[in-house]
Amino acid sequence: MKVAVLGAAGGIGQALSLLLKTQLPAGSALSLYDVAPVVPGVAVDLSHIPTDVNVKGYGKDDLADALQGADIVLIPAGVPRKPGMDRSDLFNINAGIVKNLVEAIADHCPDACTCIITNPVNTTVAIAAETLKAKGVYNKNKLFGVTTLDVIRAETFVAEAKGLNPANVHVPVIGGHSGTTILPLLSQVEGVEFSDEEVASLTHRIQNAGTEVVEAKAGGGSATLSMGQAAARFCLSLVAAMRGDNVVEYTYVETNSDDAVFFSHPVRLGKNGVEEILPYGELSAFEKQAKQDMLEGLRGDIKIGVDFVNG
Ligand SMILES: NC(=O)c1ccc[n+]([C@@H]2O[C@H](COP(=O)([O-])OP(=O)(O)OC[C@H]3O[C@@H](n4cnc5c(N)ncnc54)[C@H](O)[C@@H]3O)[C@@H](O)[C@H]2O)c1
Ligand SMILES: O=C(O)C[C@H](O)C(=O)O
Repeated sequence: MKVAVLGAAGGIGQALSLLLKTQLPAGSALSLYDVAPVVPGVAVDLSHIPTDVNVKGYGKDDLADALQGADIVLIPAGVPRKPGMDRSDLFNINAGIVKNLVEAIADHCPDACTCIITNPVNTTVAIAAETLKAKGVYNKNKLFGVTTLDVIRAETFVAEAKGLNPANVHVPVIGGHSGTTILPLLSQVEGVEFSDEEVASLTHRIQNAGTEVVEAKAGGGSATLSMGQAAARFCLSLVAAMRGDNVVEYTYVETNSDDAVFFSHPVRLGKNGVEEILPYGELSAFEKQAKQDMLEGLRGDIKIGVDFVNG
């Protein structure tokens, strides 16, 4: 199993690469690519950790080598938010970065599972899809927007509010990855009752958790450590599924539903990426309304990505 991280010298990239160095199955290869000159050093640093995962760093001219033979590519390359910005404000810089990196994936490892972390995810996943289509290698079962951070936050906040062990709390989160497009399904959390006020305030906190971190970091970036953990969880689930385990994760994928072309669903992962897109089940009246209210915005975010590639 070869996993490539593009943007590996960044805040997310380094946290994620550390977790993968310590948790990927024995015999795996970890390929770290970044345009920042520190990336070979990050690889050397990680290579001193005694696990049977081979780490190699690749600088800006070595993208082809970094990608050759990759089974999974994780993309956290790009700029993060500062206070006062929306994720969509990152589009001007990050859209081109994602397009270029995905073109290289199409050229060098077209069969890899590509996992997009770079914001705005609602849009960058559509950019990745259109880029792969233009190259004639798009497989909708192998392109994922990583929305796992919304899930782990929801689990943490619900556990905190109800005095539970977060390890035992499971919260579905559907939709997209910004503001109100993030829709936690609190009505489906097993064994827990919420008042209407709790539903409103927990939903709002989960939707604004990214901004909570951006403001707390006061200009120093956005979530990196929790995102590293979230991306590692998603990647390790994909690895386990590719090796035959039965794994379900919530992730932003192309669906055939009426909601939007891309929408986070529970997805059964398998040897070839998406094995089955599962239904997200019954919604409460609050959730139905929240979904209705956000769909137009999500569809608009996706269209911006499609238009970026197709002109
Ligand atoms: N999906 C999510 O839930 C989620 C969560 C947190 C952050 N993010 C997003 O992830 C992205 C990265 O965040 P970060 O905090 O790690 O930022 P960062 O600035 O710490 O790191 C980004 C890295 O990308 C590298 N980079 C830039 N252009 C590149 C290119 N063309 N090829 C390879 N590497 C390149 C930079 O050199 C840097 O090392 C941001 O867009 C952020 O908004 C997404
Ligand atoms: O909020 C951000 O800009 C980063 C990320 O999308 C997050 O949810 O933390």
